[in-house]
Amino acid sequence: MDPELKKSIDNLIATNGIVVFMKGSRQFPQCGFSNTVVQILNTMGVKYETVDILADPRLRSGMKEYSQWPTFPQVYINGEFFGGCDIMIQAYQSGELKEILEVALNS
Ligand SMILES: N[C@@H](CCC(=O)N[C@@H](CS)C(=O)NCC(=O)O)C(=O)O
Repeated sequence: MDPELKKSIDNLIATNGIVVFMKGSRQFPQCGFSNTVVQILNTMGVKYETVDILADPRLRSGMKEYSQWPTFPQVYINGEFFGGCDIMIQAYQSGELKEILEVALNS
């Protein structure tokens, strides 16, 4: 992939504890899956950044390659790919997400 694009993605992930690559913004999610992830993170009361991949077609295709994940949302926690909507729902319901966020945000 384009090295400049990779560098800017690396930077976004490295400088934000939680970053969600999604369709739309946290105020105006443009897809139900992205909206669900925003609602979960809002419920958890954590600080997070969102990136609207619909605003940049290069980022939309680039993120699929970067994460080796074909869909959005894509959630990164402490520099690592965590998952999409289904994984976030599962982790939220099981309590795993709470544990991960506590560890991640206190480290
Ligand atoms: N099962 C997925 C649902 C997400 C999904 O299917 N997203 C689709 C529709 S919004 C998507 O991103 N498709 C690729 C694209 O639009 O570029 C998850 O757990 O995140």
